Amino acid sequence: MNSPRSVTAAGADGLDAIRKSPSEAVLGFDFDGTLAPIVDDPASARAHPGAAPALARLAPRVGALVIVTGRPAAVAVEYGGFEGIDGLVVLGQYGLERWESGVLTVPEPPPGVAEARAKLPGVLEAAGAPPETFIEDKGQALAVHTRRCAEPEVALERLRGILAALAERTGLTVEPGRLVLELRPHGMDKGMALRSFIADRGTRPSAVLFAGDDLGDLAAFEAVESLRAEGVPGVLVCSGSAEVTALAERADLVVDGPAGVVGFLGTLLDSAP
Ligand SMILES: O=P(O)(O)OC[C@H]1O[C@H](O[C@H]2O[C@H](CO)[C@@H](O)[C@H](O)[C@H]2O)[C@H](O)[C@@H](O)[C@@H]1O
Repeated sequence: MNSPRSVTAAGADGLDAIRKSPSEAVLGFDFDGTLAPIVDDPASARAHPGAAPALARLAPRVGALVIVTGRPAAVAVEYGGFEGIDGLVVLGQYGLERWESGVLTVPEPPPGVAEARAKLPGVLEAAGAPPETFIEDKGQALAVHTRRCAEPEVALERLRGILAALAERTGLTVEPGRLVLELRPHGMDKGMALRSFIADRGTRPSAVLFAGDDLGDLAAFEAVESLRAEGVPGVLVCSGSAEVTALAERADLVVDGPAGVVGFLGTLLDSAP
């Protein structure tokens, strides 16, 4: 893993731009694996104890702080301890839901979610999924977790085809992640969520940063890369893990998991005016 001080030239430009003009910068973060350490039970996940204080210190100094997560927005707010952070926006379910200043906007899920919910237990049984396979019902989406199985990767691979077929039958899409396959609605991803969040602000940011750890964060990385191509300095931060390497290959800097992200946030504006 890179040391936190090993930064690409583009990333160094992005960091300079954030420090020169923090009040116009947009900083985006994933939740699980980036701000919250990975644990076996999704309901037990909580943000690193330094995450909310670090975000609260940054919030009044930057243009915007946004969490873009696969979690329902309200769950990320609760598990993150983000309730009192003024100005923080949480885009949940890959951008379908929005939480801001205590106000939550949640759309109706498409009918395919109810159909998949009804069929999923039978599909898992027919596939011979180990009993430790766990369904997390997120309202807009259903996540099938294998982390608690004796051979989690093997269990996940065995389910890939059958869940893809169920997604097709129910008009949903499969979102792969860390020992999880989610059945969720089409038409939104973290890149689209980040781009439309920035567009809705109505001003061109001085710089954009996104920090993530998992495959679902690649779309947000692509959004930052496309903003860079349009002349907006950008920083891609990978919360490194042995489970996923695809982000480290694309990132400007790699830090050591959520503790590394929190440490990085603590020094991000050190030399800012
Ligand atoms: O976009 P994120 O904030 O990273 O959310 C992605 C999914 O994260 C959660 O699952 C992951 O974290 C769990 C708790 O540490 C872990 O047990 C699981 O193996 C990971 O895949 C969450 O449960 C999902 O709903 C999120 O979509």
